[in-house]
Amino acid sequence: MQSIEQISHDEYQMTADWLRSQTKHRPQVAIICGTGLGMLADALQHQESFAYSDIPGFPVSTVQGHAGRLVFGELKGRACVCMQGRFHMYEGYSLFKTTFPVRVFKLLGVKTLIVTNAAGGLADGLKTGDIMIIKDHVNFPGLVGLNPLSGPNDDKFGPRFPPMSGCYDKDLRCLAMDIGKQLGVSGLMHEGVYAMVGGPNFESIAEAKLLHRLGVDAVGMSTAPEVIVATHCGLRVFGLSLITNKVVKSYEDLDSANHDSILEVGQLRSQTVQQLVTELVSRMDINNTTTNTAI
Ligand SMILES: O=P(O)(O)O[C@@H]1C[C@H](O)[C@@H](CO)O1
Ligand SMILES: Nc1nc2[nH]cnc2c(=O)[nH]1
Repeated sequence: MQSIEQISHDEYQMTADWLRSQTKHRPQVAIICGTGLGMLADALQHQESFAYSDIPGFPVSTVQGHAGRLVFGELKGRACVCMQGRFHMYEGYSLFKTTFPVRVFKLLGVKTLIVTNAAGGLADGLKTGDIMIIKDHVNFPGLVGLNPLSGPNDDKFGPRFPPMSGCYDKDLRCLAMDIGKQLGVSGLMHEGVYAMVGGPNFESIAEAKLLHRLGVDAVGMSTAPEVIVATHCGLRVFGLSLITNKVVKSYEDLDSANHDSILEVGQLRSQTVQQLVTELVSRMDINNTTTNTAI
């Protein structure tokens, strides 16, 4: 079990107040960059950035491919804040710490959270370099009690028992697929189910087979806790996985996953993911809060 060293409302508020005092940007959209996808922040105009180590209360990034900077700016005139680097449970952080920025974003006035990640493809139709719009998730740590909402509920953020059906906004998913067509990349685009496992090791073959049989399309080591916390506090959520590798599911396959090639695939698809996210932000109905319609 994780230790229930919860973060108080005042601590989130203190960080939000500090950021407000340091920047004039008032973001409506927050973007979390997955492994190798930090270039999403490069598209922001009128940038102002802060090293995580300078932000009171923020954890620091320890993983290669996560720069550890919070970047404020605009995408096509829309105010955004972008995490160039996220926090993972396997780094030794509690789930309260890994999701800390999400509640800070809520207090900053953010309405929509965009989460991105690098993931291994399990579904037969997914190839390395494909983009999977997340339709739903399986939060494996949560199924055994590791949940960022454990402990006393903070009613100021949301209810004790929040529903997770429909936590990936349907309108935003449809819009992203339309944008993919218009950008001429619909051949890369899919919708599917993401599963979070604890990591940091990649899957054994037996684990990969199990996940595949359970109906998981892509597997990674993040995202679900951020989405749970965002949904709990009423943020609208959009998520995408860049399929950076095929998960090895056969004892005859001599391939194996490695972090360096995952970073390379991020680099390869950086422009496409950047265009997709920029168009999504510029075309989304900014005042629409979560629709929470089931899939
Ligand atoms: O932060 P994300 O989920 O994109 O990172 C994935 C999972 C591991 O942190 C890393 C493995 O290369 O990529
Ligand atoms: N668990 C897991 N995380 C990943 N992140 C990127 N690729 C993978 C993978 O194959 N497995």
